Formats: sequence, C-alpha cells, structure tokens
Amino acid sequence: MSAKTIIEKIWEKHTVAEEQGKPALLYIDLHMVHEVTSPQAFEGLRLKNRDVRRPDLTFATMDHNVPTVNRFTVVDEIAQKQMETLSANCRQFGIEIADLESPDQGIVHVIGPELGLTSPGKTIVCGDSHTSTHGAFGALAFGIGTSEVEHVLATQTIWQSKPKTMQVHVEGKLGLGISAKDVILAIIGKYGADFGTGHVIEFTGDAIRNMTMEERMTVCNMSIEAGAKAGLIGPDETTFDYLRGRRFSPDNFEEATQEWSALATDEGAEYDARVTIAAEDIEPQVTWGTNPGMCISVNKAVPDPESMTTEAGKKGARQALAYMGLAPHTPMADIPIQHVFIGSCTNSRISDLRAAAEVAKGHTVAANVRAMVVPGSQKVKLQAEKEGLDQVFLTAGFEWRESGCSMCLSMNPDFVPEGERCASTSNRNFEGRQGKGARTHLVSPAMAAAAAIKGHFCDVRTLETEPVS
Ligand SMILES: CC(C)[C@H](C(=O)O)[C@@H](O)C(=O)O
Ligand code: SF4
Repeated sequence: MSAKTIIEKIWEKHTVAEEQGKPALLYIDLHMVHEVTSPQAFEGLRLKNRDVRRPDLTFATMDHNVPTVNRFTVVDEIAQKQMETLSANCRQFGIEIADLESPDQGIVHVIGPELGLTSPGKTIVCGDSHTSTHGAFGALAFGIGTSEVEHVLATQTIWQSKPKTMQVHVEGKLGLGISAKDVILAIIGKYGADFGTGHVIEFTGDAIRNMTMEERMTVCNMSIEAGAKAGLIGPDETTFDYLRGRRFSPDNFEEATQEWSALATDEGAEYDARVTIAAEDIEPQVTWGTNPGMCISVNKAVPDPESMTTEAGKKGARQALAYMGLAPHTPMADIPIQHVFIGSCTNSRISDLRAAAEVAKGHTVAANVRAMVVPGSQKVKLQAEKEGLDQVFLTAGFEWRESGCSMCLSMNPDFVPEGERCASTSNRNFEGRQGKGARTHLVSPAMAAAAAIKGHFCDVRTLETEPVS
C-alpha cells in the first residue's frame, strides 16, 4: 500500500461515490450552523418538503449578529430576524442550538472544539469560511455556501472536487514572545494571500508540534487567508488531552485515540506542494495593507510599492496604502491607532485573553484609544472571570463584552468609524471589513494589548509584563 497523507486518509474514508474526473460525494460527520448562512437553506428544505437527514450530527449557534452589550436587546431588524429564524428552524427540525440563553453560546468555531464536537478524522462543514479552524484537531474541515448547507442538511453529504495537498513546514523553535498568530501571519506574508489555492494544507514541524490546541486553532483558522481550502494538523497527545472528558467526546475515548493516531501522514507520503519557514526568524507581525499577506515585522517600515517585483504587486500596494492612509517608509511602530479589538474565532480563547491580560496588567489604555475584549464564547467569558482577567482589563481601561463575532466584521453594533485605525486580533483586513472606511491592522492578542497601552504599535517583547496569576 502506498504512503498516504492524513488528508488522503480522511478523504478516502468519507467518499460515498466517485467517478473519474468528477467531484466525489463525501459523507459529512459534523455540520455546524449559524444564523447568517442558514435561513435560505432551511427554507429550501421546507419548499421541497424535505427533512434534516441527521439532526444529531448538526449543531447550531448564533454569533455574527449578537450584540456584545445588552445582548438581548437586538436593535437591528435583520439581525433579530436571522436569530429568531434560526431558533425556529432548529425547533422545527430537531437541531440542538446554543442560543443567547445557552451557557454554550459563542462563535461557531470556538464552541465546536469546546464541546468536543470537533474531533480527529471527521469531515466538518459549516456555511462559514473559517471552518478551517477545526482542522487543528486533524479533521478535514471547510466552509461551504448556502446551497451546499441545504444539501448537507438534506443528505449529510456534499459534492467536492478532490483537493491537492500541501505541506507547510515550520522548522525549529519560536522565539520568546512569538505567538501562533505571528506564525500564520508570517507564513502568509512570506508566500502571499493565495499560495494555498486549491490545496488542503497540513502544518508540520516542531514549532507546530509544540503548540497548544488553542494555538493550533489560530494557525488553522487563517489557512483560508492563504487561499487554501482547509488547513489541518495531525492529532497527537496534545489533541487527545484537550478532548478527553468533553461533552461530545466518544465514550470509548482511549480506543478512539488509537484510531486517531493511525490518521498520521505516513512516512514517505508525498504532497503536491511543500513550503517551509524557519521559526526562529519570525518576529511579531502587523499587517500594513488590505489583505493578510500584506504584513511585516513590527520593527520594519511600511514597504514602498515601487519596491514590489511585479506591476500587479505595485498597483495592489499603492491601492492598499491609499485606503490605509499610510505613507511608504513609515516605521510600523510610529503608526497611531484609535481602536483595539481583542476577539474573533482567531484569537478569543482563554489563552489569548491570558496573553493580552498579561500585557495589560498594571498599565492603562492610552487616552485616545478605545479598546475592547470580546470572549469567543460564554465558557471562555466565565473562565476569564473566574481567573479575574475581566478585572485586569477593566482596571486598565478596556471594555469587557459578551461573546460573539463582534468587531471582526461589522454585522452587529461593533464597528470602527470611517478613516479610523484598529489593531485587531481577527483574521481579515479587507477594505470595509470592520466598518465602511475602517482601517484594520491584524496582530496577535499580546501585540493588540501593547498597542492599546502605547496608542501605537510596539514590539510587545520590549514591554514590561506581569504574570496574571
Ligand atoms: C458571514 C460569514 C458567511 C462569513 C464567512 O463565511 O466567513 C464571516 O464569518 C466572515 O468571517 O467573513
Ligand atoms: S469571528 Fe469573524 S471570522 Fe470568525 S466566524 Fe465570526 S465573522 Fe467570521
């Protein structure tokens, strides 16, 4: 038998039907649902008089539209309608939902792993691009469109063309104070925002192996920002330790771990493409432009579009700098910010909040800065409050919010006003992402907290920090 990657192993185990040169029909083990991309899909089922094939493999939450202050007072009519519709659909079709009153509510990609719904070897889909987050557990997890949501609801399968495979190898050891966010930004910065197109990425190497599950989720979350279909990491003891005892983890857990271990990419298996990056070269990253590939070390200056190697690159950089209101050669550390957002499915888990609190403790948010911390789920919020992190943030002058997608995208009351600048721990810095004319700079939680305190970007490694517990 030939050597296989974990990607091929999961693919083959889930193929229901396949014809040469055509997409394959894949079985889906877990379907996560949220309020934005599901209403039409459920409506489609009703119109065709169909049922949900496996409500037990479907799980819903509300996250995008949820206000993070006074969450029960939704002023936006569309938001209110989408949330009500999701509740009604889940009632009608017998799907479990983590609604606003549930202690399980949170961003869909935060709660899946928390509940143990996400596990190695599964095929996982959701009408949401950052479904790749779940790949951190060695699952094949990818975003789908609304018509595909309907197809999965009705059949528990999906048509998919076989993706190519790519290995992204992060060699060596990360420097002190370098986070998973810096790693994924540096990879996308080095190879561009589309190098993964058509591929599923497997992240490998010591730097990845040494990461916690939460850090691995940050890396896989942003594989979609490299253009990839999905990103994953082979499961190991770190994965099993995280999942042991979670609500939906299998009863025969130890047996399951043996099966999961067998998913590992075989020695000698070949990928369609391979790139590497040296961990020790990675510095704290900040984006300067309007896609996640436009990023650089905080200790460098805004690049000169004229230094780009292609005409398209020059044009793209010129446009990005015009939108961002930045001049070439400005040191990144000199750029003042007015907003800080610590949250999103990339960086709103407990370890992210701990990292930010460690920087914030004993400091005060700069006078001209509005900074907010938005936990990814109610569970994260509760845990943070148990540890006193909310008090650390509040004392330093940060706002402490309820869980949801919040300022990651302006689909709820949290947004950045036109022309203003935000240091954000989210995953997308596209034009208008955090509000019309808003200027987004992607950073890690520690770097965001440091920017909040200084009022401009700074290398977090140069700040004095205090342990929070
Ligand atoms: C609203 C949703 C469809 C969207 C996505 O697919 O990713 C959102 O989560 C995002 O991050 O842009
Ligand atoms: S936090 Fe942001 S990226 Fe994640 S699902 Fe919500 S809107 Fe999308």
